[in-house]
Amino acid sequence: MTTTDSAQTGVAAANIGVVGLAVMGANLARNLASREGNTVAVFNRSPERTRTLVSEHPEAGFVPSETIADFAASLQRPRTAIIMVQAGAGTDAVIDQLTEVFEPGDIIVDGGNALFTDTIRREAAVRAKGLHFVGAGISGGEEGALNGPSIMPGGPAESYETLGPILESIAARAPEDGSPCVTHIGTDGAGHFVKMVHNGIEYADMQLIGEAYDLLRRVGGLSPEQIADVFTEWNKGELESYLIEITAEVLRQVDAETGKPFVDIILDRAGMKGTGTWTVQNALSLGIPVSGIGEAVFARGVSGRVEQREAVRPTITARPEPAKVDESFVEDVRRALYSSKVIAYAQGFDLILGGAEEYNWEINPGAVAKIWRAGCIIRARFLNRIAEAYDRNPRLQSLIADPYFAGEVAEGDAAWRRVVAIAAQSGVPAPAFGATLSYYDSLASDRLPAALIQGQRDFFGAHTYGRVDRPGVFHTNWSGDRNEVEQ
Ligand SMILES: NC(=O)C1=CN([C@@H]2O[C@H](COP(=O)(O)OP(=O)(O)OC[C@H]3O[C@@H](n4cnc5c(N)ncnc54)[C@H](OP(=O)(O)O)[C@@H]3O)[C@@H](O)[C@H]2O)C=CC1
Ligand SMILES: O=C(CO)[C@H](O)[C@H](O)COP(=O)(O)O
Repeated sequence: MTTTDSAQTGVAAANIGVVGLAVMGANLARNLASREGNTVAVFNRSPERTRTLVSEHPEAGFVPSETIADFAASLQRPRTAIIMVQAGAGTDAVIDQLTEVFEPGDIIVDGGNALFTDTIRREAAVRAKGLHFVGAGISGGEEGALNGPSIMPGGPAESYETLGPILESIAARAPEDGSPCVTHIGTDGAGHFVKMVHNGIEYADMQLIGEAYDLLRRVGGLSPEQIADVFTEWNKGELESYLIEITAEVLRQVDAETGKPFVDIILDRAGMKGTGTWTVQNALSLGIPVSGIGEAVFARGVSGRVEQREAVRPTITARPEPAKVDESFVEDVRRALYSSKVIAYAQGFDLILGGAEEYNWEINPGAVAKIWRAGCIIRARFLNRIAEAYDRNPRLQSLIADPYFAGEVAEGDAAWRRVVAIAAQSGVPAPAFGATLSYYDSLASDRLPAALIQGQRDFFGAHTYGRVDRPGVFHTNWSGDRNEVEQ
């Protein structure tokens, strides 16, 4: 392959194109090609990837190009191209190339994990050239890209009129009602914001599952294979989800070389590419507590600080024995996992709504829950319940203010506390279990020690405080007569 047939003949053969043919782009291109009526143009910076994809998948009928100009020439007008390249500089480079060869009215879709503020910037810059730019979060990994991901497009609503049917044709379908897992999330960066929060929730969910595994193993004394059976059982109930399902598979895996459980031969250092960190950074900027996600990001950070772990471990000699537990411990851990998971998702949805308010996006939280029911990494049965909760009350203050979730969490209350206490007694870290329970208790408390903090702030910095008994702003003259003055 040196150039496209269409470029040679001047006939634009493809109705959609994909730029970036690594894991996600190649599979998304194959997904698009498998749908009735689509002819897919493909382009990658390094032509070897394009050649490999085309030769391995002749059935897809791809229209390959080795230059961006040929790629543009191979697309019918108005052109639509989905970029699936490395977030950051790679995405900017491809957008620059496409805007050189595309024309007003053409649509550029960034399907990578872009930072939403980059998407806002890019949308404005591309719009200024008369083109449409849509930042679309895509989740589902390799398998989802191929068979049906969950797609979270932002950008102008008009673009969705053209793009929507194509995205709907390749998206996953919700098992409950067969609806496609894609919806127009909101303007400019809304889609990437929601994808960022999706990934943050993914971190929290994975960390909570990890903590449940660790407790079942170190306190419950179960083997990885027994825990795999426990997870398989849990996957038949309210915890049913992709992450629980794959956890059981990972735990059942045996290392071919050593015969040991696979989980025991993997280095315990969790990697991360950045979307979890972005979630927490933005939550901090917006003042929205996402402690479950935050602890999950920090836990990955702790795991990666190998030298520090090795320096400190020998200095901590007195370690507690694991608490004595009976068979009921497994059910307690299940309940704790479910309650903590509800809180983590509640915090994620709070952040989505906080972002919507800050950036003037009209995001429908129920619709977001619906498109996460299939295709994405956090797909789970209980997302249907979340969708129902927001359908019942779109102005819900918190997911746990919904009667269904309030009832669920209340039912697991005692078990949740036992598990967090047992983790602490046993010296098994459970930061996300603990943080989500504390958050719940904070919301449940009549009074918080924030009152004392206000007193401290006023003492050292004259930062003022409000009173419970009347409106106004007050300061106490701490260094003088200690009388109160109204500001
Ligand atoms: N992997 C996953 O499970 C998921 C990934 N994503 C996101 O999808 C996108 C693609 O992910 P993935 O398939 O894993 O690939 P990578 O993130 O590993 O990116 C590799 C691709 O980016 C291209 N690229 C990098 N820099 C440039 C550049 N300067 N100019 C042109 N092309 C460039 C590479 O081209 P070349 O071959 O020439 O090096 C290659 O096609 C990313 O934004 C990722 O965050 C989203 C959901 C899940
Ligand atoms: O986007 C995704 C799923 O939707 C990726 O799987 C996610 O980026 C993985 O993140 P990390 O490498 O930080 O664990």
